[in-house]
Amino acid sequence: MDAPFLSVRNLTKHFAPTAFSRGPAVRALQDISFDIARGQVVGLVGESGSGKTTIGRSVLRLIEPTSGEIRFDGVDITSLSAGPLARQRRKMQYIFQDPFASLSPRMTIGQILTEGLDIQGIGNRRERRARAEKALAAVELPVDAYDRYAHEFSGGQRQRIGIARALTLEPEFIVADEPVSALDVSIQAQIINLLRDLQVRLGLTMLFISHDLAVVEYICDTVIVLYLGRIMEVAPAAALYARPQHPYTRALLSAIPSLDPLARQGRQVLKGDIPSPANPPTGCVFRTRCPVALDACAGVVPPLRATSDGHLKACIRDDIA
Ligand SMILES: Nc1ncnc2c1ncn2[C@@H]1O[C@H](COP(=O)(O)OP(=O)(O)OP(=O)(O)O)[C@@H](O)[C@H]1O
Repeated sequence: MDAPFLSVRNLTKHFAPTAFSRGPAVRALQDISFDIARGQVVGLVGESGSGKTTIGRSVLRLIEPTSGEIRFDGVDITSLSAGPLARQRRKMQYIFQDPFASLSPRMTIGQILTEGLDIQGIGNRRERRARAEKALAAVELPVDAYDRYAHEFSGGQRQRIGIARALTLEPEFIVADEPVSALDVSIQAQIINLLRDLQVRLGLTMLFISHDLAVVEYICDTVIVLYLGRIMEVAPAAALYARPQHPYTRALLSAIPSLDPLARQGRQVLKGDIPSPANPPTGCVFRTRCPVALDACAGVVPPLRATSDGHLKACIRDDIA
């Protein structure tokens, strides 16, 4: 069997306290392992603070992991020095959440789109422009956008520019970090459809980060559910939605708004807030909010194990499947 295109092993990230944040280190990620096959879209879901962005940034080494290994296309990128890492990064791009904050107001769209090519020393001026114009066409923006500024565009159009910027380097792998959550609901479907089309047409491999399970269901092949820096469940998207195995996944799914009164009646509301990642619960990190926790859940960190129907779940209970 082929090695996975992206392989994350035992990724851990602790943010040390600073002069502004005294106290213990923030344990943003603990022992995260997963694979993505070439051409697959893997979704990362979980509440705010669960560690989604920290995984996305660590995978591209935009932040340094505390420990663990990330292999991309057979190369251990955690141990690369600056030069080889920059070359590897051509193949790996990041689409940011906020199309307002992530585009410089002082640069033309052309400058924004060709900046990465300039830095990487790819092509001459004419070739760089041609690549940028191709990327504009791919995101269905007019070619005259090249000489305009970000403030002349709507939120949805700016996110198209953000996607075009990621495409100019002709990447093979993209981290899309909440790419639609800053947009009006009416625009979200257009951008998701565009990402899906591009993913299929260009054969992209993608890590798709979202707190919105409905969005993830549409675009992802496999979904990873994260809570307080740990993986709770991994399953093919359709199976996760049809038969969630972990109590946290069930709670997340039952929180999706529904017009069906019966579905609303059966809704399972999570108690309390997420504990601080500086002081996570012992054993299973979800146990303090879990509706089916046992005393034993305080004693062990449940390993991620395969269930009879092909999910991976980190829960010691078998009787709730
Ligand atoms: N630079 C940093 N310094 C200290 N703590 C950080 C830093 N970046 C993230 N954290 C903490 O790490 C934890 C995980 O954050 P992260 O942004 O990865 O979560 P998330 O699931 O992406 O949340 P959101 O949906 O709100 O973006 C949070 O408790 C956050 O406060």
